[in-house]
Amino acid sequence: MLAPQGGGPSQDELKRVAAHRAVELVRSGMVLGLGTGSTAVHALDRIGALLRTGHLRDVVGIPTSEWAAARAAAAGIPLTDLNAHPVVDLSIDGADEVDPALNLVKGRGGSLLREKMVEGASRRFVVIVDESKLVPRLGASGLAVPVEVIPFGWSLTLRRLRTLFDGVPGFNIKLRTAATNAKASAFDESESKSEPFLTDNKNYIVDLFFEDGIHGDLKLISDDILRITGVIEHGMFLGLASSVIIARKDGVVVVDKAAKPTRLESSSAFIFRSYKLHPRPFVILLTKSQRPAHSSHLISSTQRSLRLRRVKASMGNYVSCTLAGPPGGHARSAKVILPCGRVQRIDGPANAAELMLDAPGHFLVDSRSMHVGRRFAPLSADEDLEMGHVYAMFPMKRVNAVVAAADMAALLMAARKEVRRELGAGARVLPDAAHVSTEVAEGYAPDSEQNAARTSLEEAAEMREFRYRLSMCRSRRPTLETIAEEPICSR
Ligand SMILES: O=C(CO)[C@H](O)[C@H](O)COP(=O)(O)O
Repeated sequence: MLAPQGGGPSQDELKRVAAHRAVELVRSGMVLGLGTGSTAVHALDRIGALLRTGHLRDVVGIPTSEWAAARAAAAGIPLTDLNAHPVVDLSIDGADEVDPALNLVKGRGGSLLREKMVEGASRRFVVIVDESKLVPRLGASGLAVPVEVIPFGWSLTLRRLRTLFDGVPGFNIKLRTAATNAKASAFDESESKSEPFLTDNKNYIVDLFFEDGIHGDLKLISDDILRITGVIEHGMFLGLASSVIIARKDGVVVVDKAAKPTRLESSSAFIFRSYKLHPRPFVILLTKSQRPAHSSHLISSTQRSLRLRRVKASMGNYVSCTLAGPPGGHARSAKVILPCGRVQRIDGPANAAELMLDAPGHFLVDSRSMHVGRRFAPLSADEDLEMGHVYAMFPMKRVNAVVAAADMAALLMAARKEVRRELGAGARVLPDAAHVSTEVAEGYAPDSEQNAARTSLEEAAEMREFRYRLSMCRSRRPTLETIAEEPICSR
């Protein structure tokens, strides 16, 4: 293994490193999706070389563009198509942007439609990028998010797309010319022309530009774009990537979509003392050292005044109070309740993106913002964690969901478990999370109309999921291959 020398590897070297790492996943006999671009070309060349030396046999490739077809043929890779092979074993391709949830923007080279077809038909889609492609949210690089449209009536389609993003600050939209395509993609060497750029499918590309990236629910935005007659496809690849191989100057990082955050350190010790944590008198941490009389008085009066629904509605604060540390104290860390229920302490400055990269497919929320019956308020990727706050991670599929009582119970259980871990069995957190969660699982009187729609069955399922996550957390067996790091080496 060789460390990078001098100024470190060039961007093209990083692309090659990522590509070669991806090609290690290719096996003889596979049907491959062959990507397009200045990164993917390294994979094509490498596959060709391995075929020539006999290290790989019987591989066939489906090119994602005419350009890829030509480059693959030159590299000696036998070609086929989706009609002959509707299921692809492995696709390897570059991307223009990768967000913390492994959503992509592709198509600055103009091949997004075929890319999406081939990569969408793949059992595994491995994305290869250098670190410059990582963004906190799609569109945030300020470069184009492309939409392929039919040439007929293209200006009407463009107007409709413009209307869709009306009022979005800094939004811009342009028909792509051949000249801009050549400029935007490192691999398009065609001469500059002012005519519209024509895709391999003889369509046009309309480019969307977002000054601050795309805010909001990407799935809904995708649906809105695709509903416009005249739009064929767009370059947001949502949930399609299985893994992303990122070549950084200090090494290669492989992020798996289904990864559990195994790289996160386990939480370090928290010091808790007895104090009243909140103006309302029913969340109290009691240590062994507290006087029993005092404790029992507090507990009984607390329990008498405890009304479960109110607790559920504001339990985010309690979770926060339980883990955050003494009120008025100088908070030096933030805490994050991980998807497995463990609590991680963050001692220095960090933003949501850094944590989300470690737990792909999850979003981060400040526990204080959580109220049963209200929607989650996810942190945007570039938002900084505030010291003293307690955050929780939830799977991306819940990003538009309403916070359920089971979510609160799960967080409180995690918080309670952490406290007990630190202080031993003498520490108690009220309300008792186990008690709350049992009621939740057995059926919970809804606080709001939205919540009314949720069945107790769903809530019970959530509790089961959480228990499962906890049990996974307890398991010492690694469940997934996830983030592997190694120094850059020349292969
Ligand atoms: O989507 C693509 C082409 O349509 C490319 O994968 C994307 O533009 C990345 O290209 P490069 O590897 O040259 O940066």
